Amino acid sequence: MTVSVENLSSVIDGREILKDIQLTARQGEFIGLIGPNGSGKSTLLKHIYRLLKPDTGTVYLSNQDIFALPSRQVAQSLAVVSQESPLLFDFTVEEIVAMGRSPHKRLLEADTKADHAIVLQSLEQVQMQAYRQANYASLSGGEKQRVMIARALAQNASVLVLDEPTNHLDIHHQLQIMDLVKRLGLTIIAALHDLNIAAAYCDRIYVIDEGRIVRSGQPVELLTTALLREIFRVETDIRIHPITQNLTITYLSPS
Ligand SMILES: Nc1ncnc2c1ncn2[C@@H]1O[C@H](COP(=O)(O)OP(=O)(O)OP(=O)(O)O)[C@@H](O)[C@H]1O
Repeated sequence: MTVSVENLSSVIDGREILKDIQLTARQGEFIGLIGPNGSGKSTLLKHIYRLLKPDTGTVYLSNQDIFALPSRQVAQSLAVVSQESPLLFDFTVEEIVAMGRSPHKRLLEADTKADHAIVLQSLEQVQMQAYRQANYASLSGGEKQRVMIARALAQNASVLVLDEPTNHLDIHHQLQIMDLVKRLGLTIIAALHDLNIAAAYCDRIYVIDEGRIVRSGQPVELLTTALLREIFRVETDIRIHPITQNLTITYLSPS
């Protein structure tokens, strides 16, 4: 499923937060969104998952205006792991992941065996099956994050929108979750702060600065010392790692 954003602008409290955004994520593409704090990454993702309505411009899901689609259809197609921590105090881990099944069910329809199997498999994929009876509120930040990823997986959507999916995660789980979502082959749009992770996993990256998309391209051509100096104000050494063959960024100093 393709996602595209055309001529999108967004004004919040009289301030233009996003200006004339153009972005396309083709079927199965892993798209990264990088940029400094406050540049507009989360706001753009909120437009893409229909939490915010654009002032001008349109978000298309398979060429259909996302606001013209029934919300249930959007939920069947697009899953989100966001920064907003949901207030889910009185639920077990399993109940929360089962919420991912609701777009595929009728109102008050009970969970089937198939739903249950999908929930368990989703928990196994994020290595949280041992916690399935635990209270969500009692989990650590990283465990909560993995449960939210499991909920998104259980939703079985073809588009995954991820807002900093690896913050809170230890290095093992950062790599494990990124490997997992990459392997699924879904259309993914992810805001990422870790540029080495972005370089390793993204097919294409969009750079956002002060609400505008200022560059886009494949990691190898896009991520240069000049770009990182201009956008992030850091000096870097960038080379292809001899073992991973990934572009690898070493930070030298703030510039
Ligand atoms: N609801 C809101 N009301 C007022 N200002 C907002 C609101 N939401 C976002 N903003 C402002 O819009 C700008 C972009 O915020 P956004 O959260 O999209 O940035 P970001 O790139 O995701 O930042 P970070 O890397 O820090 O997570 C910021 O200056 C922020 O203060």
